[in-house]
Amino acid sequence: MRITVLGTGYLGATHAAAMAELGFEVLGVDVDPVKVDALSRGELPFHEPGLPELLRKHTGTGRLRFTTSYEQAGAFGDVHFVGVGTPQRPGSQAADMSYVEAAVTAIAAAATRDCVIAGKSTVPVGSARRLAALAAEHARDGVSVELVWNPEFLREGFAVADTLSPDRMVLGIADDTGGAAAEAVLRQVYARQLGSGVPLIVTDYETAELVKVAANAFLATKISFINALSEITETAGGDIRTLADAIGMDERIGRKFLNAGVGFGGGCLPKDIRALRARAAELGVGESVRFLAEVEDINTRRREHTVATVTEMLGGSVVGAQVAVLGAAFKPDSDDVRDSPALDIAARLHSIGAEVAVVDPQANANAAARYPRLDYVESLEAAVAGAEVVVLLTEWARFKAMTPEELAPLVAERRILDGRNVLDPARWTDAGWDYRALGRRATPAGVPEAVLQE
Ligand SMILES: NC(=O)C1=CN([C@@H]2O[C@H](COP(=O)(O)OP(=O)(O)OC[C@H]3O[C@@H](n4cnc5c(N)ncnc54)[C@H](O)[C@@H]3O)[C@@H](O)[C@H]2O)C=CC1
Ligand SMILES: O=C(O)[C@H]1O[C@H](OP(=O)(O)OP(=O)(O)OC[C@H]2O[C@@H](n3ccc(=O)[nH]c3=O)[C@H](O)[C@@H]2O)[C@H](O)[C@@H](O)[C@@H]1O
Repeated sequence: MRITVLGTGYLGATHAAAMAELGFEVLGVDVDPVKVDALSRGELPFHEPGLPELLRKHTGTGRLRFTTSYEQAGAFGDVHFVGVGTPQRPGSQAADMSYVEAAVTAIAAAATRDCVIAGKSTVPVGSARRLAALAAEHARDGVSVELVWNPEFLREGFAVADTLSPDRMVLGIADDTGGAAAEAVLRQVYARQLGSGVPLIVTDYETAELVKVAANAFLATKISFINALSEITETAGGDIRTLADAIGMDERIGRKFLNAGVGFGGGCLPKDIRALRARAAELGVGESVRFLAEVEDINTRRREHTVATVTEMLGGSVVGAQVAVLGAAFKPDSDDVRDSPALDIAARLHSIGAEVAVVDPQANANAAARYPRLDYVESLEAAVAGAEVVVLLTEWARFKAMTPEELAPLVAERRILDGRNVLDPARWTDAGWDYRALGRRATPAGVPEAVLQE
């Protein structure tokens, strides 16, 4: 069985390498020749732990190749995975389906052998049924092209492990005999995962599409829930981390995705909740997910509140102040700055007059491409040199490990805002810092928390 992966970004490049690891011959297809050239040389054009090794291994053996040619892909593949982007449509909340439509049309028209198209991109409910008709319309005479929907749940930073050992797999199939045949093909592709006990949920197209966006909407809601509570603990007193630990011990709630801080970002959660709202409105059931507007409002308020807290720490104005921003990626172990809270906060601070030095272990280049006017530096030490306030926004291991003693001789003022609740408040406060965190009441410098609680 030979596999193609259409679109070789974060999702597609990972999927292609993982399929090669499973033993298949794989052809990755992208419209971006620069990306294709890099991948063909075994060079990953983005940061993802563990993926460079897998890419080099399989481009080395020749089992994994890349091309821009749909003609080649159509002659090659028995299964074509679609992993092209579905970004937010400019000027709208809805997903831009033009890349998926182009990929499905092109591969259906190019296929010279019977094949299955397996959609992995995140799409609005109703897309698969439409795309199946589009594929049938463009398929050559005598060539059978079946479409299944097989959403992807990987997280950046854990992409390889999530692809090879997912919590579950979901397969949406057509409600005819073609659907059952395509299911059998996908069961072959995923034989190793299924053999090791990964559950496979086989369902209709609509459920499969909705499982994906529902999962992301739920995760976003969970984050905004704890962040809403953090607005209360900041005012009333209390510690959001302890609160999260305590409610998280209830198995029905669970501790994961209850880390309060500057909120969620990335190429998926924000756009997916907007696209779900847009699709629900199109279907005339916009009310059903109206709460997602609030989920997003809470998320935006965290960014505004972070800027306000920095301003307050600086005595009411950031104009001309040296601010060290630690982190630009939307989360650690990624170089992705799409809708990154860290970068957005850095840009907001700069726009109101702060002198912002940003450091990120992997995302400086992507961040500079987006906001060239910020000052990007290569080390934590360079970022905090002369800083009047240090703002930790992405919880990279290096930033979590830093100590007040290490930073004190470098900064101009001992002020720190822990935007991810990853530092030990007592340690920084005891060392004489003005330590603030999102979701914990401010503790005046030098006064241990324990004293305040008495
Ligand atoms: N990034 C992630 O962690 C995950 C992403 N997804 C979904 O997967 C999809 C892709 O996301 P990313 O990989 O992050 O996007 P990306 O922007 O990194 O990659 C998309 C790739 O598709 C290529 N492309 C565009 N049109 C094409 C065409 N007609 N034929 C071939 N290639 C084409 C682009 O050049 C680009 O390399 C989105 O729907 C996203 O919501 C789902 C789960 C995880
Ligand atoms: O559809 C997608 O693309 C993917 O989106 C998310 O994965 P990802 O965007 O890689 O990152 P997450 O780990 O989910 O984090 C998203 C954002 O939420 C933030 N977050 C996460 C957890 C938490 O407790 N608090 C919190 O603020 C992170 O800092 C980050 O900005 C989902 O977790 C994946 O299952 C999904 O496949």
